[in-house]
Amino acid sequence: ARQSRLFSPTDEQLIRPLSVKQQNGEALRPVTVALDPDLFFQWKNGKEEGLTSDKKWGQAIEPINNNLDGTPTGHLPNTINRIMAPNEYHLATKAPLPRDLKEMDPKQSTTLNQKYENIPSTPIYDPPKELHKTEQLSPHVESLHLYRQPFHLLNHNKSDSCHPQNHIVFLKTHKTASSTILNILFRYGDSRNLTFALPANMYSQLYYPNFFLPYFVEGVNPRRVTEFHIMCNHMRFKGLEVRKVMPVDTFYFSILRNPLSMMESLFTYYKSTQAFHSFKTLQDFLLDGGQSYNASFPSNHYARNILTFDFGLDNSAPVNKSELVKFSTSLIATVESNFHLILISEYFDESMVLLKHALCWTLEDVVSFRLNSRSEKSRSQGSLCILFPSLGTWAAITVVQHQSTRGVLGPVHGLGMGESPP
Ligand SMILES: Nc1ncnc2c1ncn2[C@@H]1O[C@H](COP(=O)(O)OS(=O)(=O)O)[C@@H](OP(=O)(O)O)[C@H]1O
Repeated sequence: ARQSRLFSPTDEQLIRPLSVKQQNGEALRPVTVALDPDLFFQWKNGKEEGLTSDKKWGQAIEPINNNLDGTPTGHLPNTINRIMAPNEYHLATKAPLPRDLKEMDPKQSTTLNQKYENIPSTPIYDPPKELHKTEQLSPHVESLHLYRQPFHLLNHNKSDSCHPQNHIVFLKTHKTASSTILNILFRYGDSRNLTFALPANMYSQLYYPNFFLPYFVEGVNPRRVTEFHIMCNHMRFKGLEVRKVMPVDTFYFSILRNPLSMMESLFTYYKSTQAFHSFKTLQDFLLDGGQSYNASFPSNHYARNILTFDFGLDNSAPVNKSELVKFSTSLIATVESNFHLILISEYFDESMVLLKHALCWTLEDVVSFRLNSRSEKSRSQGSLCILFPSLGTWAAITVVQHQSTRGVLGPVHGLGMGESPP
């Protein structure tokens, strides 16, 4: 499926919300992004509008129309109000408790929670009038205003200058060039003495594959408010919980990769997992069609729809096409309402340009070396494309997730860079 490009926005237009005039279609014309013969998204005025066959957006997994966890989404002073009710501890039974929390007297933290309940809350963020117009483009955007600030308000002020964004969550997905980005973030934060929300007990990951919880972060403590700047280690994303730790003006971004090359990378790296170990090649694994797959084995989630899993959604494949359409619609809505920017690793350089603009950083800040690369001999010699149909059956959600994001990066062509993402 080819993408039809009817407009070429500038990079300014890519990273700022459209003006009311543009939203009315006066400056930009709609673009149709053809994804899959069966899935067409309307790309209008810089925003995806949903499936043309079914204009309704699916419900996001989280109750995003409410005030989420029932607590105010104010800036740091309120964070203390929202961190770790003692009854949340049992939720992550699989992860060993960080030391501090094991030692915490539950009675004491209950008292603390009662105490914090009396702290006056900051009003929920009130979107400026102009943005209400944007909400008409896709209904779920409305809920977005409840808990994260629109992109342009993060670092652009009225005089059109910008200041560097220092509150950042990077959802580190697997085998997507995420270590290269991690390195960029570490270097940026380190040189500016920023505080990282690192995994407790010197773990390398935020207790992945458990769903993220605030106490997975070193230094999170209901008795003390820490201003975290950057969270970027592997986690299974749960927006509701991440937002308890990070300031309200945090910029959320992540990265995806072509599902086939990502699958080959996963297959090589996680060869010892039960799902992969009896197969000699990725082709053998995909042709098996999941007959020998058992989701209950530890680490087998790496073998199926890992991107969907990392974003905190259900990675088991929907059984039929209409379920897939419903699920993918809801998946895209969830990703879009939690993240300001999704990058694509095949377009790494272009992605870095977008990131640089979005964060108001310098070019030097986003310069990197390629990290975590496989040896040439572990790469398939021929084209992987012949495996696409079997991958589409096995990991349909990831394929849809990646295809839909091609639409997001589609306007990069307006910057005069590169060809259509593979
Ligand atoms: N700059 C850039 N552009 C494109 N691709 C890149 C880049 N940097 C790293 N890579 C490739 O990303 C793969 C490693 O991904 P991760 O670092 O996310 O892996 S991990 O999950 O943290 O282990 C790994 O892919 P494979 O080599 O196919 O395994 C890297 O080669």
